[in-house]
Amino acid sequence: MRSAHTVEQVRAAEAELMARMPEGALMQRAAAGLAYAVVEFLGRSYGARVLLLVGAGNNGGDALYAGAMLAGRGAGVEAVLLAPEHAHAGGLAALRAAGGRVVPGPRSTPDVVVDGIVGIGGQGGLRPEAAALVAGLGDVPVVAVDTPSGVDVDTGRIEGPHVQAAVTVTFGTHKVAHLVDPAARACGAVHLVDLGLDLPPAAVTALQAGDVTAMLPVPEPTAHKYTRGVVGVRAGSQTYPGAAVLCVAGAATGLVGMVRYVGGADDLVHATHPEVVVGAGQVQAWVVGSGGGEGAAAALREALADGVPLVLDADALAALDAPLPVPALLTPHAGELARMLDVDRTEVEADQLGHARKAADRFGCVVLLKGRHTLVAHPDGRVRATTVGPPWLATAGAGDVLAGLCGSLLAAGLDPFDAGSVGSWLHGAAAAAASAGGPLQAGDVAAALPRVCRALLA
Ligand SMILES: NC(=O)C1=CN([C@@H]2O[C@H](COP(=O)(O)OP(=O)(O)OC[C@H]3O[C@@H](n4cnc5c(N)ncnc54)[C@H](OP(=O)(O)O)[C@@H]3O)[C@@H](O)[C@H]2O)[C@@H](O)CC1
Ligand SMILES: [K+]
Repeated sequence: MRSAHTVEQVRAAEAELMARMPEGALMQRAAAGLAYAVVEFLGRSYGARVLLLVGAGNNGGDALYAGAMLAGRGAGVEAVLLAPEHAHAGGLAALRAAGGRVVPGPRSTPDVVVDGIVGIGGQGGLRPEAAALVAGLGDVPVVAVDTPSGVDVDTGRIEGPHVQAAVTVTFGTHKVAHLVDPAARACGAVHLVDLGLDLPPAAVTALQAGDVTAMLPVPEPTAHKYTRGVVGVRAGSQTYPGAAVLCVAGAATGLVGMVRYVGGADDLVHATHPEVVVGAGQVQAWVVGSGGGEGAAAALREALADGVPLVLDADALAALDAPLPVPALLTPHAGELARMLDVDRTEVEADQLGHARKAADRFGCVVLLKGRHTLVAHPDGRVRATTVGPPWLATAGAGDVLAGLCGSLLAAGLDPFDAGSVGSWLHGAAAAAASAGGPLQAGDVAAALPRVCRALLA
């Protein structure tokens, strides 16, 4: 599990550890990890031209000490101080002693920029002087210290100019901004340097392959199809029959014993998935709404009558009348969530964590907000982010496959929070496998799911 803590949690854990360590030891650890990551990024240190952007706090201190270490390994290191009178004194002395120099501004194009403008002490977007400096550096790759400067660390929001990093080197634990978009997009690849912090439960987590493997429903030796669970799909319509096929494809990957289908695309579903039973009957979970058109409200009523857990997708979200009497997973994209909360889509995209949490609280259901980093928010405040999945996954029908897959996990006995986060992870991993760096279609994602599960269980 990858854990992302809040600034307050990090500061408390750091204070507790610092009280037991020699002064400055944590910063030395952080700086050593940072210097190592810069060398790894460049593939060398000797002769490399490194420019440090140094702010007023300890984030700048990390950059200065790392710069000293790089200068000691033969790099040419220059530092621009954004607040010369407040730059970290120890770090500055170390840089100078190692042969690094303070310069008024960039004099030539460096090989890499180290962004030590601001870390967990930041407020709002970059200030004008810092913003102009960063803009002036154009396409030079940036290694960000702890967080890309200018992003909101606890919410993942971006409210002004900010650094776009190729790599972010963070310390002690991940922060929310490393997992939640749009800030996560500004981080590039994230490296964690362990500081040995003793941390409480995290605000946001991200499942890793081992977590997903442990939660995969695996049949008992004595299992038969009904003990493994039956998932029902009420999706598709005359207008969108393909959604039924894709939703069924996501459900029929072998993670449950049986799939039922009820809707307006019987013949097509039967022709493409002969193993699926067409017609109502007993199920352990229903998936409702993908491509459901105007029939989605009726489909939701009928599914609710069975009293089993539900996945609500697409048109069923518009028909949702909260609170629901059964456990449920809602799977909106940003536009659908915006309609559910009566806000603009751009507001949801700018504050994905805030809106996912708000919806989970308001509707009393687990809410899966689809995006580059999908978020799964529980009404109790827990959030899981999915960080796997290529951009090629942004394709028509992929959401139908996801809804079906999550429904099959619900029917197999996972609760909505686990079903949403495991389903989203498997969906992203299957897309990565199907894509292999190239384009894909939604059906390819469903087809790759058994392969991904097999690799996890091997
Ligand atoms: N604690 C530890 O043990 C360890 C901490 N570590 C490191 O310390 C970092 C936290 O350091 P920190 O607390 O000094 O805050 P920091 O992020 O440097 O920023 C504060 C300064 O930034 C300024 N500023 C604010 N907003 C701004 C903006 N938008 N644009 C521009 N400037 C802005 C603000 O200036 P002021 O408002 O005072 O003018 C303030 O003075 C942490 O991220 C990690 O890197 C590691 O070494 C591991 C051990
Ligand atoms: K930074």
